[in-house]
Parts: sequence; structure tokens; C-alpha cells
Amino acid sequence: MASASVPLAGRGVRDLLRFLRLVGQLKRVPRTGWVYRNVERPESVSDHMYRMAVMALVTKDEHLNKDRCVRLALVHDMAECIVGDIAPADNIPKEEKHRREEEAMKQLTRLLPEDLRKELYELWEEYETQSSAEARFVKQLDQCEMILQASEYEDLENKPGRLQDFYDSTAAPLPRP
Ligand SMILES: Nc1nc2c(ncn2[C@H]2C[C@H](O)[C@@H](COP(=O)(O)O)O2)c(=O)[nH]1
Ligand SMILES: [Mn+2]
Repeated sequence: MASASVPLAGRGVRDLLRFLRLVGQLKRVPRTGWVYRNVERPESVSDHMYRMAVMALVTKDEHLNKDRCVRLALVHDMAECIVGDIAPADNIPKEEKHRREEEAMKQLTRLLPEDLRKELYELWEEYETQSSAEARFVKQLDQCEMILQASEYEDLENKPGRLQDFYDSTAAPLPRP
């Protein structure tokens, strides 16, 4: 929350609450990939980002700034509270997906004080442009979290292999061990 030493004025509080209510919508955005495969009670986008943040938290790699990885994980899909969860099957051109998400991040962060606006927008941009080792690692966590979730759904349904395409699409050799 905003610094206790500099309490937000009336409008600032209202805007912060608007921001938090928008972000709260992520709890109710189901992950499209599972919806399309008729998974029962599919996880939400916030469920996905939460476990990615935990995965980053338990990472041991002295070459990475772990705190930055946790922050990147928590912000990377934040735009989906406005744009929704666009899956490859939606066939939305990546330029259009980027335009929608960029506009959503501007709309979201506009509700924050300048310093926080800059911090969150730059985190999102770093992940979107994959411009750091941390961002590239978090992208791998994104894929790892998805296939871990796929395996859990297969176990829950006792249907091994039903979600094989989620594994196949991430099969490209990960550049990190
Ligand atoms: N059927 C597939 N769906 C996929 C695949 N890769 C991602 N997805 C889904 C998962 C999410 O619902 C959505 C986007 O995920 P992000 O975390 O990138 O926002 O698309 C896949 O290979 N097959
Ligand atoms: Mn994601």
C-alpha cells in the first residue's frame, strides 16, 4: 500500500481502490486454455500468477534477482483483468494482443501514484519485451506452471495424456537447465 508516511489524499485513495478492484477481477478470469478443454472448475489467472510467484520464491539461482522474479510473476498477466486471457487458439495477432494489453496496463497504472505507476508499468514492459534474464526465467516459469497444472488436471480426471498439447507446445528445449 502507499507509504504510511505520505497518506494518499481522497482521490488517491479512491483511485487505489479502483486499481485494487480491477486487479481483483483476475480472481474471476478463468484461464482460457482450460476452459476450451472443458476442464471442470478451471483455475483463474490470479491462481496461475500466485503459483508462479511461489515458484520464483523457491528458486535458487545466484545469477537471478529473485525479488525481481517474484514481482515480474505477479505483474506479467495483470492486464488480463481488463483484456481477458487470450489463448493461442483465439488466433489474435500478437501485435493486437500487445496493443490491448499495453492499453490496459496504462489504464490500470494511471490509477496509481507516479512512482508506483512507473514501477508496475516497467515490470510489465520488462516481461513483455523479455528484456532481462529475470523476465526470460519468469517466462519459463509461466510454461512450467502451465504444464504442472495440466498434469494436475490429468491426475484429477484420471485421464493421462488428455492435455498433451500443453506439454508439446512447451517442448522446445529450455535454454536453462
Ligand atoms: N491449448 C493450449 N493453451 C495454451 C497453450 N499455451 C498457453 N495456453 C493458454 C493458457 C492460458 O489460458 C493462455 C495464455 O497464457 P499466458 O500465461 O501466456 O497468458 O493460453 C498451449 O500450448 N495450448
Ligand atoms: Mn501467464
